[in-house]
Amino acid sequence: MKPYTHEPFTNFEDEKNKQAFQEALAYVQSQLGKDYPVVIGGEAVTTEEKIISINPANKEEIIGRVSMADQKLAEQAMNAALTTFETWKTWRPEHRANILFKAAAIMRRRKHEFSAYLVKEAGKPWKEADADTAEAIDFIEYYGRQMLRLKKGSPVQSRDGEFNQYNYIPLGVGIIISPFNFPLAIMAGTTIAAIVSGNTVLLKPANSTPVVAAKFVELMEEAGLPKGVLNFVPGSGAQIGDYLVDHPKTRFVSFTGSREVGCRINERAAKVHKGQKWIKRVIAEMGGKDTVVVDNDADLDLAAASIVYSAFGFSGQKCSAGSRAVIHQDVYDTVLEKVVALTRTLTLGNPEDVTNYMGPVIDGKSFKKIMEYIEVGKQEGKLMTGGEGDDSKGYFIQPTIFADLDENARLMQEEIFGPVLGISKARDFDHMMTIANNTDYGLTGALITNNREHIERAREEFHVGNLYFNRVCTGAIVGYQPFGGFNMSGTDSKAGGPEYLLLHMQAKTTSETL
Ligand SMILES: NC(=O)c1ccc[n+]([C@@H]2O[C@H](COP(=O)([O-])OP(=O)(O)OC[C@H]3O[C@@H](n4cnc5c(N)ncnc54)[C@H](O)[C@@H]3O)[C@@H](O)[C@H]2O)c1
Ligand SMILES: N[C@@H](CCC=O)C(=O)O
Repeated sequence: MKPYTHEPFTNFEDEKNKQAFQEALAYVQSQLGKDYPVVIGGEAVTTEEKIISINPANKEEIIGRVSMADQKLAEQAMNAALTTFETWKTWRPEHRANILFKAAAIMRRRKHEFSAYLVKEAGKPWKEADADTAEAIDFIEYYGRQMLRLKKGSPVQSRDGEFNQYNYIPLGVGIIISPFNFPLAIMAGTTIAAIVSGNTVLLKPANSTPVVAAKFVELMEEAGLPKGVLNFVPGSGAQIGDYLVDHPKTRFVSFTGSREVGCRINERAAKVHKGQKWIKRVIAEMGGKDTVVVDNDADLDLAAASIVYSAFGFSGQKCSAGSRAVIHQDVYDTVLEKVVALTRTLTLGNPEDVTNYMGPVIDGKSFKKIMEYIEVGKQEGKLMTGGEGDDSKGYFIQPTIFADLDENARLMQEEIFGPVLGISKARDFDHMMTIANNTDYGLTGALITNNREHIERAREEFHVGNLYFNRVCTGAIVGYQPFGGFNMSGTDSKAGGPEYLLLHMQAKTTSETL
């Protein structure tokens, strides 16, 4: 077994890679509009009611029609998962991991195809789509190796005449609920982690990106995953989401998404229902309001680039997005000027064209919400660039910057999840740290500085799950920068980290008198 290293990103400057990606886009184009079933116990179930998945860059293009599970099907899927758990949990961990290694190999071979689905269904520019697929491969490879490590349990002491052991066993049936913005990496990562730990799952993908999830479910079957381990239940969050979270046989919920839905799930899962024999576990990774902080001695070009790419990558639709910048008063005007100039060079358009840096936002609801925030911004600060949206063909919003915001302005406090950046001025380093920590969230942050003392102070004082120095605050790599946030950003599960699988298992102590 080769040691884990992360999947390299594709260099699209290379004509060969560019052509291969264009061929993948053409292939996916030829696959559009197909029907995808609910999958229960390995059986495909087609329903009348469908999620119609559309291309957010071209509302007229249908990516696919995905059958929706109702509560009756959700119940059947639960039963299939419960039955299969009895056998799956007895599989040797290395045999479960072998299925993952096979799955990673298949996904690597079909890398551009999966990325092309992400371009079409999520509106991801090529590089963002490629990074999403690379991260999915990383999760699969990394968690497979982590299971090989954890199968031995952890060492404990034994006294004379005693033999003690400490091992990990799976939990049961898990409900995996995933967001639209990393529709492959997070969907696959959260599913695979649960499965390789010996659990069976019901996967409910985001409603705007169910086709790429359906393709992943097909891939897992091809990799040899036994029927009933991964049950695919696309559907309404309110209908089957609540039903499954409340279900007495649900052992754990692994949710990634908004604060609002995450808190709702956490609250509902806490209630013990008739026939329930355990306290449900909840993994909830939620929103962010992440800050790039610029010190007065920083490299100002690096500062501007870090702010711009943290804010506008994938149109700001990352929980890690640097949607606010806090700049020392000594360099505020210079950095602001550089940030605005750089932002004006960003290209916006259909992400199928590799030259576009930014594509659309995900749907009409998001478009409306973001445009409303832009109106709020006009009241709260100074519009420096952008501010326009166009939803005539797809959901396009210009990269938008508001400066001179009060640190408590809504634009500096609330997650917008779009290409809108708020900027505030700080008096000194103390003030910078105060602003950086003044939201309900605590997911990512970056400090751009050349001051060693400030780096060490930020390490202690900047209260976020993922803190970066002299770089963007997005783009955590599996196995290198385990990911998860503090406060209302979630349960700090640290996806892609050495302890992540343990959240899906329970430890058992055995002690034998010799
Ligand atoms: N912290 C992280 O690691 C992380 C990663 C990615 C995205 N996010 C966050 O996700 C959000 C964007 O994603 P989104 O718009 O898909 O989030 P969302 O909360 O709207 O939806 C997430 C999932 O929850 C489902 N859902 C909705 N209502 C439900 C209910 N009542 N019961 C059960 N499930 C329900 C949705 O159908 C979807 O599958 C942002 O807030 C972003 O910051 C966080
Ligand atoms: N893990 C990703 C963010 C996931 C949330 O959207 C990053 O580090 O940028």
